[in-house]
Amino acid sequence: MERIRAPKRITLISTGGTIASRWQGTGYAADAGGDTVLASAAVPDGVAVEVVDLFNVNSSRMTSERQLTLLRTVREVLADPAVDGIVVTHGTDTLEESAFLLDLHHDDPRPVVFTGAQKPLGAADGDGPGNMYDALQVAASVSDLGVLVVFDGRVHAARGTVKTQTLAANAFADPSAGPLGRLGFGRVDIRSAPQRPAPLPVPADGALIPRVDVVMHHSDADPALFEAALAAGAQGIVLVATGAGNATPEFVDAVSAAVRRGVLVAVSTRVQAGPLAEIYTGGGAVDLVAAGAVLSGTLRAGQTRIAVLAALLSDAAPAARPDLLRRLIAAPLPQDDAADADKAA
Ligand SMILES: NC(=O)C[C@H](N)C(=O)O
Repeated sequence: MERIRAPKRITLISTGGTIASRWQGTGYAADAGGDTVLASAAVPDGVAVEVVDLFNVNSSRMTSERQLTLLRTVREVLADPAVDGIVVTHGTDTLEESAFLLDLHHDDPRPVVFTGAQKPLGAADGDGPGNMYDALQVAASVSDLGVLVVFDGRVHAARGTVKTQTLAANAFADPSAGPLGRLGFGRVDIRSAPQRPAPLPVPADGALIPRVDVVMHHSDADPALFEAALAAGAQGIVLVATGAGNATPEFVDAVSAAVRRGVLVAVSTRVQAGPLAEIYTGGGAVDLVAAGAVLSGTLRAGQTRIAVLAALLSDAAPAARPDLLRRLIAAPLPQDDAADADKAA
């Protein structure tokens, strides 16, 4: 006799984005609820979906407050042991930030899978229904991979993934690494597991949200906007440097003064792929690190800002925050690479 398996229970948390967008007369904006978005897609066999309508925003309007609400909602949903996984529908513009914030705090083997769309709800050639189907399938079938981004037939770790296409369907990639896996012909094929630091405790309800700004260097930049961020009350700043993490002696002085005032400073880069590296002096990464800044590894500006925010929201003492930030940024080496590094040493 064939055994009937209980369906996998997946909760869909709907936050808006293009996957929920409709024409507003002048342009598109998120306005459909999660039930409507779900109804636009096929649901994989053996999956039962419950919907939570959390927000309905274009994700360029996402805020830290909303992201923390999303984090707490995920916790509440996972408090039910009968839930097997979560799909979050989210606008693609800031999806990488929300997904990474959740990943830094995620301490559950059950997956949280972010997805969205590049084409609006109901588009004849839309990508939302396929992405939704794939995300539900991944949420129902993987574990111990942390927070994931499923888009255009690929499964990405939240960490390191950025939006790399403004309009094309293959909107996400980690330019410094490949995807974790792929989907196709009804199968989920996971090739590797992400390296993740120990998860952070969820910030207390009502915790004050620190201001964290992003300032970009360019061939004519001076630290005026960096100083303006400090004057606006920034407790953390991400300097988006050139190359492998280089700026000017003037920026080094500004970073040094900020760090002495207790501001957490990280350095990321405008370059698409590759790690930050201490190579150059004369205002380069060597001097920025000596001034107290933390290099962002292979994380780009948006996720570096999230790591700074998470370090500031944690219960770490101010003096311990740079070390914590280094830990959040530097995912441990995959086992094979670590063994190779040992052999080379
Ligand atoms: N493709 C998208 O989802 C873009 C949209 N503007 C957003 O909410 O992020």
